[in-house]
Amino acid sequence: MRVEVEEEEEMYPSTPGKVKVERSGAAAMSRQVHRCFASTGTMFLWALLLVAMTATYLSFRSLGDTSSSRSGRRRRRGAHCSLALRKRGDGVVGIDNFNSYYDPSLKKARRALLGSHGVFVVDGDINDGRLLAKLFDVVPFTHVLHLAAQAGVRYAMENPSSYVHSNVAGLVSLLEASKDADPQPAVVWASSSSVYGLNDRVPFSEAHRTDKPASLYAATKKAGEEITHSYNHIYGLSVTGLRFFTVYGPWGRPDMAYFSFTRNILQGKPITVYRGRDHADLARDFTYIDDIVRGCLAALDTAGPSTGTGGKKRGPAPYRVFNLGNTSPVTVQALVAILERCLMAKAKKHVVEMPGNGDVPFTHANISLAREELGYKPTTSLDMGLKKFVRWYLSYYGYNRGTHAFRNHLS
Ligand SMILES: O=C(O)[C@H]1O[C@H](OP(=O)(O)OP(=O)(O)OC[C@H]2O[C@@H](n3ccc(=O)[nH]c3=O)[C@H](O)[C@@H]2O)[C@H](O)[C@@H](O)[C@H]1O
Repeated sequence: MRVEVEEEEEMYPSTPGKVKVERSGAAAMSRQVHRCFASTGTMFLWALLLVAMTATYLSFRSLGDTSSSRSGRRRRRGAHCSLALRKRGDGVVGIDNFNSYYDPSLKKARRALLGSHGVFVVDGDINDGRLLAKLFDVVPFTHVLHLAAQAGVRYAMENPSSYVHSNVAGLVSLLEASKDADPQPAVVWASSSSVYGLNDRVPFSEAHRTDKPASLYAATKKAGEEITHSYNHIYGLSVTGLRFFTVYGPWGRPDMAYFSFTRNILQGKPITVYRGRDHADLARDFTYIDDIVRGCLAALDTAGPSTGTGGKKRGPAPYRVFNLGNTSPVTVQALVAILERCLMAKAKKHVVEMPGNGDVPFTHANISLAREELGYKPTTSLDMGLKKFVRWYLSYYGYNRGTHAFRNHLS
């Protein structure tokens, strides 16, 4: 049986014991988990989205059930990881703290969607070791997909301790629970393109140096790579770190540029567009959620087993790091132009020099390693991905005005 749990971390401080899984609660959860499982329950999707908002999912899957669940129907594009896992028969338990880094109602709406697909999401914190231990007692998770984090590059200057709390302390808490578990799960977790920091060799390759982070966010992700390595080395935990490149799409994070620009353009409010000190446009290797979902599933599927039991290493276990990007950087100005086309509205652009707040001028992924070892192959252009995002946005936020025109325009 393989289990994934997703959790969203809470804002500082942690809340140990906040979620009590008493014996009866544990039994209920066990029943629920097995119900999910019996109905080929799984989730995930939000994994990516929750990366941003600090979420983690552990998923479980019965090894004996894979054939029936793997008939592999990809029903609709834009399906999230959770649905992809569910469709193929994986079972998943999520854990999310629904913090207020951004609108919790969006997080709750995601949970409702997951619930309707048989995915149980625990309201708890990955810093709560007792809760994690109880979860591992109840379900022999085979995999942990850890996407919980305090995300956002620039917010780190406002609330630095939240990054240490979630991305360092929370990660250690989860690794402690994982290494103590029997069986030990394989861990796949969200690192970040930001670890490349001031590296100016392009495209960014896993072989490049990552010792010059430009933000505290990046530094905590880099720390995570070192921390997971030590758990791999000492306890035999199988670890895969995924360096995501500016992930976007439906149900995404309102704090990100593509999302907040969309909101402001629709509301007729100005947007601030950063540019480089030499007046060069900033660029990102924007990567669509569905491509990332495929990368995550491939990472789970190819993760070798952990070798330890009960905190004791029995032999070497795999330690892997992959870039998951799109390999086509696009300037922020071009992103705005695409949104203007999709929304049929002009942005009120306020162009300013990039403040010294942790931002980097560009990102560009070399994905050869992921292509070779995960079969990862992104297929979504920014044009196409933003069209899908805008379609979702208009529908989710109930934009009725001009719906017909939008629908024709975006089809
Ligand atoms: O790959 C990652 O690892 C990270 O990706 C994402 O960071 P970024 O690439 O910085 O995305 P995002 O904020 O959308 O800014 C995009 C562009 O718009 C520019 N930008 C931004 C805001 C603004 O008001 N104006 C502006 O020009 C800005 O200068 C930038 O050039 C995740 O947020 C982060 O959590 C992490 O996952």
